[in-house]
Amino acid sequence: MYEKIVPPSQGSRILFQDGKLVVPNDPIVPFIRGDGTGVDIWPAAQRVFDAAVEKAYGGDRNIVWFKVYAGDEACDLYGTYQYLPEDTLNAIRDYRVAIKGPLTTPVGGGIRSLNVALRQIFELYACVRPCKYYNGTPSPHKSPEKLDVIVYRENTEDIYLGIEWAQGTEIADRLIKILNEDLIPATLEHGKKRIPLDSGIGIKPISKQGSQRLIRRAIQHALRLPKPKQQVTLVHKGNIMKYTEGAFRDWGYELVREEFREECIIERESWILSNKERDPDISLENNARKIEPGYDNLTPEKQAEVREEVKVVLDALWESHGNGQWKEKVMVNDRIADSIFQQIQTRPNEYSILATMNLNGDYLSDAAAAIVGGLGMGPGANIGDGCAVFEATHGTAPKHAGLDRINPGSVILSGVMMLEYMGWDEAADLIKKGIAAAISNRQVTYDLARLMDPPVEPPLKCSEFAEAIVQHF
Ligand SMILES: NC(=O)C1=CN([C@@H]2O[C@H](COP(=O)(O)OP(=O)(O)OC[C@H]3O[C@@H](n4cnc5c(N)ncnc54)[C@H](OP(=O)(O)O)[C@@H]3O)[C@@H](O)[C@H]2O)C=CC1
Ligand SMILES: O=C(O)CCC(=O)C(=O)O
Ligand SMILES: [Mg+2]
Repeated sequence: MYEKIVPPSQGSRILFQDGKLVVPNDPIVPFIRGDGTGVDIWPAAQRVFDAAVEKAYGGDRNIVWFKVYAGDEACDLYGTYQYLPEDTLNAIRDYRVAIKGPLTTPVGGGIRSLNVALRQIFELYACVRPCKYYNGTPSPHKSPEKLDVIVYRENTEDIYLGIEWAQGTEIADRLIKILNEDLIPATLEHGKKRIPLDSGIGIKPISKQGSQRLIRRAIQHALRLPKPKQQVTLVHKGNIMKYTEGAFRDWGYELVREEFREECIIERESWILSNKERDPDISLENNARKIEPGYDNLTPEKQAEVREEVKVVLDALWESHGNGQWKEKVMVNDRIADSIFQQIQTRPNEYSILATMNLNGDYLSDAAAAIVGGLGMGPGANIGDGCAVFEATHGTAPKHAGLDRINPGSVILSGVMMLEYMGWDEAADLIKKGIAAAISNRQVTYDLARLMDPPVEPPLKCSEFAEAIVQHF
């Protein structure tokens, strides 16, 4: 079954039955050490996980680690270009819950991302990246504690599908010719636009099914949050990319109307309802005027459309959501992608779950992590139906590799997410407590040390930070 690795002789498999994870007391969990700083981070993180589980359950539970290979380490064991061996894929398939360090992806050529490949192979369609502040963490931001968001990033499509052709290749040239001479002129709205002949070409597919399964999970998560955080913001650049990013937004709202009607309210609907709550006799026209900026300058047809929208919302929702009932529902709104980068800094406490497409979520999760302390504090999970791979938001940080100095916090917090996913909350809570205490005590690695006032000198090593966390359990 496995070519070069041997599963542990002890331990049991995590199962997935009736849509639920069944976790034994001794689950076998495959791990990938990772390239670059993976050599530093992984042993530090494993030390923390094992100590937390031991302390929380006094030996009644333990994780049985199963080392599997990807990236440079895999090539060393399996041979040249064997970056993601079948053994590794089989182990993740067999054991369902895995954790990994970062893996290198070359820029401009060479192999496609192994990280992305894992997400696509196992349909880990939701990349979940919480950005939450730990007391005492230094931050370039004035009020980092106000940010408490979870980026829910679509993880399998968008430009990450990797359908690209390099400039000057035969297929790129053929495609450009077909587009310029046939498809673009045949589409009236494109007018005289033409693709420059010396272009590389990339394809950005955004599917309805891919968008909705991600947004569905985001809404389900919001329903589990306390009331003030019950909000999902659909992030998109739909003003420019109407049929991909704009469609993501529209499919999100469609999903709300079709599957979560009782539980959710769309922001624009809440305006219509509250207009009537403030003025029970408000006409459709005046309600429409209040929700649509520039209503009076619209064509009569457009004005009629807005009035119709108001009528449809009031007819459908007044009874179930009116008179303030909508305030108890999950609020679903949308924001244009560039503005959300500003909003999480200027109005951080107004946001909760940010549902994004793949590229926007990639950018946004690094930016949000920066507010709460940087990439050393950015955990993540790639979640599908019955399978999950946990990994930090950051990459291999090669210049720090092997120096025992990088912050293992993100992988440790990814492990916290893994323990919570397994239902081992007691161990997860211990780790969170240990991290918070170590940071408040100024026991931190270089990245946080340099931001502290006064700076911590000398900072802790990667392994020492792990030890400090354990001492604070
Ligand atoms: N999921 C994955 O495996 C990912 C892999 N990658 C890959 O990683 C490689 C390197 O990418 P790169 O663009 O340099 O991005 P990285 O995220 O690896 O590192 C960029 C910078 O972020 C800071 N940083 C990263 N990790 C930590 C940490 N644990 N603690 C503290 N600071 C940290 C460091 O800043 P400073 O030096 O200023 O302290 C580092 O130099 C590329 O091949 C890329 O494709 C990238 C992202 C995700
Ligand atoms: O796979 C990679 O190399 C980069 C991926 C990445 O940046 C991310 O998932 O956040
Ligand atoms: Mg990234």
